[in-house]
Amino acid sequence: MEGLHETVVVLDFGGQYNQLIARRIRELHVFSELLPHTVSSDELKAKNVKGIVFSGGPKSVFADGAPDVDPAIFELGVPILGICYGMQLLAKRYQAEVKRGHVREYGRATLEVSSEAGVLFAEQPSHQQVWMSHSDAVVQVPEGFQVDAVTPSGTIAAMSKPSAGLYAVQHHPEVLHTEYGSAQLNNFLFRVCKCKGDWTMESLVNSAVATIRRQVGQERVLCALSGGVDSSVAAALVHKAIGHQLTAVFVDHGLLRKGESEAVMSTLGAQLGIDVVRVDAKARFMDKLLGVADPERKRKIIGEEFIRAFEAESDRLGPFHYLVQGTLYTDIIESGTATAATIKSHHNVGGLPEDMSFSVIEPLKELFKDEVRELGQVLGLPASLVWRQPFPGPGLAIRIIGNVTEQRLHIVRETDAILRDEISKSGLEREVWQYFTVLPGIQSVGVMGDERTYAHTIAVRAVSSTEGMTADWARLPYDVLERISTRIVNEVPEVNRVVYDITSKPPATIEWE
Ligand SMILES: Nc1ncnc2c1ncn2[C@@H]1O[C@H](COP(=O)(O)OP(=O)(O)OP(=O)(O)O)[C@@H](O)[C@H]1O
Ligand SMILES: O=c1[nH]c(=O)c2[nH+]cn([C@@H]3O[C@H](COP(=O)(O)O)[C@@H](O)[C@H]3O)c2[nH]1
Ligand SMILES: NC(=O)CC[C@H](N)C(=O)O
Ligand SMILES: [Mg+2]
Repeated sequence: MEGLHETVVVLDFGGQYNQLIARRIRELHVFSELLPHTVSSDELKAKNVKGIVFSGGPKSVFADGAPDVDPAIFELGVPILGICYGMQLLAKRYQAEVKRGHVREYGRATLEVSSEAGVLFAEQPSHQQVWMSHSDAVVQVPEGFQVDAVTPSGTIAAMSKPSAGLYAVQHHPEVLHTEYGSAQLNNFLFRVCKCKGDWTMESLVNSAVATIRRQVGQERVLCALSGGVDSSVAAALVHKAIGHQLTAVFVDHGLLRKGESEAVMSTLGAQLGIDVVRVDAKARFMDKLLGVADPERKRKIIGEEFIRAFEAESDRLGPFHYLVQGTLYTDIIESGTATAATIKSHHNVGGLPEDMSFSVIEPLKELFKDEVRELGQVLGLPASLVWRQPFPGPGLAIRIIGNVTEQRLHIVRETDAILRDEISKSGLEREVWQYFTVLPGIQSVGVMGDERTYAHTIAVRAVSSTEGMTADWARLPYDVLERISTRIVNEVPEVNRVVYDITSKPPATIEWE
């Protein structure tokens, strides 16, 4: 991939939204990737690097062991944009003072842009809303730098030294709440780094195909195919690269939705132009999950059983040297990295067993869901596949709080089918990002046909989102909610109460486990 396109690298100091910086840059048609802050200047020289961004991060620049960069990076003659921690690091490097601020700023702030400000703020209003998240601040700019913006609290919010190609902002241009964030990145890319903007989804397809061909050679490859968006796009991409060397395997682990296994087998192969092998692994998954209530244990067991099922297929139909998965960046960051906390172990990342024989190919691992959908469209996949709502690999097991049993699976499966049917009938499928039912495992008292009942509660979860990193609960119309509730209670005898989950992410997550 490197060398072919102009690249702007983002050096990672551990902030939550760092991959978003790379993503916003790609949106502006410049290839961008997130690299560890420890990358050497020689490694960067091997790429066609037009600009470098220093990201945000949780540490203080003056703390012991605060992450830093290879000093030779400053000698590359490539423009640098420091964001938050990145700005503080630039200040420290040029001997300016950074202090734990008397004013901390979290959330919305107003930027007062100086009339002398550099090109980062070109063609933008002098007062603009930005998103801040910092405790430390640059109290005096280094020699030769100018102050480009302040906030009403007197914080130095942006500085630059145009003659040296150095720019820095204390706020986060990568988040959508920063009104002119994209304009600032745009100015950095095109006015400072002089990029041409040669990055498109089509070029991503071409470079991914070339990389996969180079990596795989003549070996045979197994693709873990779920019928979902990500693995379908990954399969289409790999198939384009290596054709018949690819075998797609769909695992029916007994944790799928009503009718899903049949639907995948009858339509997916034709939609993708690939033969799909189905593995019936219900017994082995249920056996391993017996009596397991802890969400992380469930996830790890499921992650391992997937691999065992693929290994069995490799013995039967292979051998396969490589395993393709439709892993997204979200799966990786939530599973925890050297700098980010583990929120939940996604089965395909944090749930993988250590003793695995395959080498993994994950062509989408730097992308977010909406980018993958765009890629799917470019690859010509049908809209019904590209716009399918996400369904997690661990399936209904993480929508049953506590032990997974056949009877509990039956309840979530039936209630989920009713919910999907009603969302479809009301024409909301494309508007609501994801929707499902959860069995919290609590029972409550009801009265039905003048009889007392003591039965299960079902929680309905429906969210709006773009990439699953953040989400809001969907404002479903009351009449739709009413139909969902009535049908669930009338048609699923084990349930006598339906509640609606009205929490966003954060603080909750989309799934309950
Ligand atoms: N039932 C399954 N059979 C085979 N592979 C699976 C199955 N479920 C998940 N996987 C693998 O795990 C990966 C991650 O699952 P995930 O649900 O995030 O992606 P997806 O199913 O491809 O897309 P979507 O998010 O739209 O459901 C998949 O891309 C696929 O490689
Ligand atoms: O393949 C997957 N394996 C997993 O282990 C997993 N956990 C969550 N998800 C899906 O990821 C998105 C974000 O979910 P959360 O807000 O619950 O973390 C949502 O779309 C979830 O459905 C998973 N997908
Ligand atoms: N978001 C950030 O990069 C924060 C930088 C630094 N840890 C501070 O609190 O100021
Ligand atoms: Mg899925």
